[in-house]
Amino acid sequence: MSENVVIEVKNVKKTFKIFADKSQTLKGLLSNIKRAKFERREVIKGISFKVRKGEIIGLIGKNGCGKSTTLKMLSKLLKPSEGEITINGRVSSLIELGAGFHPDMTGRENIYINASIFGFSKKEIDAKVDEIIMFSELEEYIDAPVRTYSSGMYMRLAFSVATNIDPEILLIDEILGVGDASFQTKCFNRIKAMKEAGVTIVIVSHTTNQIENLCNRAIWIDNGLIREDGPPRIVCPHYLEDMENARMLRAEMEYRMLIENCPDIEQMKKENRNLTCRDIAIQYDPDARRSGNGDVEISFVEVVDTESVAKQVFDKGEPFTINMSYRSVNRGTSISVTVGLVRDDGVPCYEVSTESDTKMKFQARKEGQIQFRFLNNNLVDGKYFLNIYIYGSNGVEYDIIRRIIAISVKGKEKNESGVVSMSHVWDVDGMIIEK
Ligand SMILES: Nc1ncnc2c1ncn2[C@@H]1O[C@H](COP(=O)(O)OP(=O)(O)OP(=O)(O)O)[C@@H](O)[C@H]1O
Repeated sequence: MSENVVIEVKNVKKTFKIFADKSQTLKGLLSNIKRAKFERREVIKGISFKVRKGEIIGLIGKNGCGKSTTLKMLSKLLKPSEGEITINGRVSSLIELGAGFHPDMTGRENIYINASIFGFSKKEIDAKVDEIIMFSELEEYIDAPVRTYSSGMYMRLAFSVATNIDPEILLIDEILGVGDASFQTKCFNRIKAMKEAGVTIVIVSHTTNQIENLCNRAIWIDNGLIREDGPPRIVCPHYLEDMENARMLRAEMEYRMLIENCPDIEQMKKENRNLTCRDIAIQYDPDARRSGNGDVEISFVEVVDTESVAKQVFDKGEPFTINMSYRSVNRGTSISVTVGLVRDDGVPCYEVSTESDTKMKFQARKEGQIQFRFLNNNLVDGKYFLNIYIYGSNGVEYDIIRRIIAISVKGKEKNESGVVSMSHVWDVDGMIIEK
């Protein structure tokens, strides 16, 4: 292993035994082991990478892809089934909450035990213990047994010990997600300081922002293999795009199931039932909200493409139409209809009403139809929600429906961010790029 390389993972595989019958009793479990009722599952299928001194690596990937297993093998909590891992340096790890602490001993005693395992003498620990306790903010509880600690307190102590014992390599599993916001900031700053000091760090996190902020390299594990290894600003967007594609596939499937189970609106109208968001939309979002006095109400909503096919996922630039039906208790009620789009994080993207376009209200029939067509769909890739409001004179709210249907926009290339697409031209030293 070259001098600069502190971790070398060579063709590593990990297979777990999965027992078919998850017996709740020890007897059941033992008899299963005896009868060898298990299958082998290869979780890590052959990965290789080298980590150089001072690198901050983020391991990313969807749930169950093998990130924690990889980290546990680096920390020697697990042994690879095949392949080789070489570590050159003192490793401190924050992997399993609880691993490494003795429950019946006090926080202070655990600090001494942990630090001594790491090779510190009593005198050296005496010099560090106050700093460890202060960072953990557990002064009041430090002489109580750690079994009485909450998981947040446990984490504070574990983090404080692991980062105060001068490790050369630090392994962290999702630890920055635990604890309150101010402690998280403290942890984040401590890790940044360790990064400055040249400590090699491997972090597992689902928060790609965290990985982009902290790490100089991201390794994306997918189905037990390394899918991509490179700068976080390149790997993280690829990973997020892959997740978004998977989400859209699921959304399409869920939508098909919804259509199959679509309620019979005509029958419900006859029964004069109070229609919920779910009842009125053939594609509705579970977070949809509805209010208003109901004197005029939407009785049906769908989003369709140019072929009148109801769907939820549209290509970038593909126009879409919103078909709505309404009914009114009284014929001739003055109404104004608003259609709006918000991004999934709540950013308002567009809103327009019949009244803002025509400067007048229109008279509702007892039952009627409204169609709204977006001729230019300039939304950039992302998930959006449809809002529909029916107002009357003096701002009376007849039907206010928020986030009724989710619409995803998907482009072939992910070259833009923001809300709307804007045609543009680059001129770079005479080279013209038109988009
Ligand atoms: N001790 C074990 N015995 C059997 N299967 C295990 C064991 N540990 C992990 N697994 C399985 O290995 C797979 C990978 O688990 P791992 O915890 O490494 O995933 P992960 O990528 O860290 O997931 P998450 O993001 O949900 O934490 C999962 O299917 C998990 O159920």
